[in-house]
Amino acid sequence: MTCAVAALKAFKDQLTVEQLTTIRQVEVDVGRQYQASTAELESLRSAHARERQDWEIERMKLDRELREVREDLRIARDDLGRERETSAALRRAMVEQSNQHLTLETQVSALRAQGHGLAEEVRGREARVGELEMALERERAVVREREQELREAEGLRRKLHNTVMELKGNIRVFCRVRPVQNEEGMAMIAFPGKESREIVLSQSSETATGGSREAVMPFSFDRVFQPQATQSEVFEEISQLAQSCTDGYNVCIFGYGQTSSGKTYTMEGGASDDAAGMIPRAVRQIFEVTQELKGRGWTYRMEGQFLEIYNETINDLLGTGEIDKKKHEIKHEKNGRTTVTDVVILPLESPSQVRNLLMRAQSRRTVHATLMNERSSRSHSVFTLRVSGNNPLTGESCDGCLNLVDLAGSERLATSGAANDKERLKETQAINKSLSALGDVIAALGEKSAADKGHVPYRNSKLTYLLQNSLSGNSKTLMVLNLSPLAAHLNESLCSLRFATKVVNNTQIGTARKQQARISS
Ligand SMILES: Nc1ncnc2c1ncn2[C@@H]1O[C@H](COP(=O)(O)OP(=O)(O)OP(=O)(O)O)[C@@H](O)[C@H]1O
Repeated sequence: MTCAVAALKAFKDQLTVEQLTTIRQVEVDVGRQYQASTAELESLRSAHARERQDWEIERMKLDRELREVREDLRIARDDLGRERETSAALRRAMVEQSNQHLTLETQVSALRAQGHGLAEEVRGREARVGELEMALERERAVVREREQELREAEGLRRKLHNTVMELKGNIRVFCRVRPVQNEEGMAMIAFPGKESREIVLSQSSETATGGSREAVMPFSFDRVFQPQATQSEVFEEISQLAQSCTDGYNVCIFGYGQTSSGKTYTMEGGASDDAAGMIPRAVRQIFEVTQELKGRGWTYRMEGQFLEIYNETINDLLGTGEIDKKKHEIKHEKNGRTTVTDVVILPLESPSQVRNLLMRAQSRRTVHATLMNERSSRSHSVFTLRVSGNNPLTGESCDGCLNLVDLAGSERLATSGAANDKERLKETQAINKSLSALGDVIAALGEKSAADKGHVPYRNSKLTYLLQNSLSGNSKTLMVLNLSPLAAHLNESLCSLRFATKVVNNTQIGTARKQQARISS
């Protein structure tokens, strides 16, 4: 600026007044212009400052906005990131879902195919079931036919069995010789013949002239069992009688013989299965048969009683009352049943119950045996198993009774040593009386033909009166004659053999009549 002013002063010195005036004028104008420009510049400057301030404000605002935008952008980015993640996850899920969908669709189609297959199979099976039902119905008809045939066959079997029994004789006598047990002096006993029906006793005696004479006494029975015969061999012969009982017949099995001849062993037996006697075996068989017949429409009810007859007094071996004190009466009902008042009758559902019953009776007898000297061998015991059955399918019913009687020892008065003992004398007389009454009844029954129903002395003893219905026309009787193998007992054995021969000789207890009734439907 200072240079310009100097230049201008130099230029002024050279110029005319006019020029100077003009110049001054110009200078004023320039000054004015300068001032104007300066003013303008100032105004421009202040405008510029204002603009700059505005701009600064604007910039700061923009900066703030920019920051906000950036923050928004960051948030948006974050959101976007998350959204992206979500979207990726969703996409993955979608992929997974669609994969699953595809799998499910495949499975659905497979299941549908399987379903079709199964429906087809069900139709096939339904058809098969239909065929099987028809076949089953045909089989059922066959079974019904067979069952009917079986029932008819069962009826026929009963008839045939009874015919066989009648042919064998409704009274039979078996003879059984017990083995020796650490005893001395064997009797001479022989068992000739192959049929096991003969027994021969031999006895040597001195003649008046001092020589020796041998008496040979042969006897024959329905069956003779040698000492080695087992319980099961004896029962084999008896089992048919147990069968008759389930067919509705009354059966009596007597064990006869002197004391220690083996009656109790034969009837009750020992503890082991092999040693089991006729009572447990018969009972077991009856249970088995009734069980078997269930399949052919039969139902059975069984009950047992166990009595003792001592000195013509009845005692209940299953009861609890004082022995020999309680009075029991025998009653014969019109339907052929015999009942005894005030005695315990136990319903029997299994052979084991019968075993317990026998043990109960045994223990009651044993208690009294200690008081009364071998009481069991001095009294009769009568085990009665009543079997009542009915068959609603055939309308049949039956009522049979199995009496298993262990008789008192049959020894004679002199042998028993009773002559000097009042009590023993009374016992022995009672035993002899009842045993001979039994022999008389059987003999009387044998003599009576169907047309001549004369008097049978049942009332002569408690035993025969009690067994009246099981000894009369509709019964089957077996006497097992037990013999001791000892020489010392030979005379007693001979007495027993003679008694049994008397019973057996031509005795026939009528024709067994089954106690049967038709159930009216
Ligand atoms: N067949 C046999 N096998 C083996 N032992 C037997 C046989 N028979 C009898 N006994 C035995 O002989 C003995 C006498 O038998 P048991 O007691 O049965 O005779 P019992 O005639 O009943 O006598 P009691 O009249 O005195 O009661 C017993 O020890 C018994 O076990």
